[in-house]
Amino acid sequence: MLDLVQVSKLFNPGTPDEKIALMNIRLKLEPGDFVTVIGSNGAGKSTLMNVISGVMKPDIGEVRIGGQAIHPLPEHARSRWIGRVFQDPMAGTAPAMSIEENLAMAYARGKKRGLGRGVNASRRELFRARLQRLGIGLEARLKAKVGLLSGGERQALSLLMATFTQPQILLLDEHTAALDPARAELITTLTEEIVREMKLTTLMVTHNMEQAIRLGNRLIMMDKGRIILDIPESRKRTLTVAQLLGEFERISGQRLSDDRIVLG
Ligand SMILES: Nc1ncnc2c1ncn2[C@@H]1O[C@H](COP(=O)(O)OP(=O)(O)OP(=O)(O)O)[C@@H](O)[C@H]1O
Repeated sequence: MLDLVQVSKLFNPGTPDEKIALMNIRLKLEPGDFVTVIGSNGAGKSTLMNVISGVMKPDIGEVRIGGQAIHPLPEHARSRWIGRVFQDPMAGTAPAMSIEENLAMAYARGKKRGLGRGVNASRRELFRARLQRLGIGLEARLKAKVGLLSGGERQALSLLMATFTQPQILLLDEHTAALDPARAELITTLTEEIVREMKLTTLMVTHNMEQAIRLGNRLIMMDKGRIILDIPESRKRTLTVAQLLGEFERISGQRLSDDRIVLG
């Protein structure tokens, strides 16, 4: 489904400031894979998400979705295949617009211009039904400005918008990190439900080690632009946080330095 073939990305190449963000990344996700991504600070996790979504292009290598090379395409052209939720609840939604207007944008994504951008009665019913499944009462607030919602409510709406048209790939970029524990748990539960129901192929960056082990069917660990460990579901089921951190030390020769780490 998603295929990264020898993807590399350097910042400031040839200068004293040269940073290896991604080095020779090979990563293949099968349809329905839910992969959690952890790593030290500056390991390349955000850059990985950025080269997949098209925020930046790899220096070398290919990004393919369903066999089609998408790395030459700009971000907006990839958005029909890729949904993304960011850490910042402000990032995924338009605050000055209402909930239903935001959903109309998500609905129109990937459709031809002029098709489907408005809100009519049948679409409003669809939006209401989808919001109801979040279970936090947003279906009663269709006309509320999104800027007035709490961080957790906005993140739930961002998740719904990112998945509204069943993307081929869902990218979750520390999307619970800015929330308090109760709201983070709510968004995590909604994520699990949506990913399972829609069978979405998902990559999720997290600093929460317990969550990285518990969620999904595969875990990858990054360090200095490389994937240093790729743990399948069978091993993940019995893995502990202490073992995971031990593995990092064994392979990289140092302790995991992640200033936002949550052990669980
Ligand atoms: N726009 C940029 N310009 C220069 N260097 C960058 C840029 N973006 C990232 N880097 C560098 O590339 C490397 C990878 O950064 P990236 O943000 O992908 O790591 P990360 O794993 O997401 O880190 P963190 O967990 O700290 O957010 C780092 O050395 C970083 O300093």
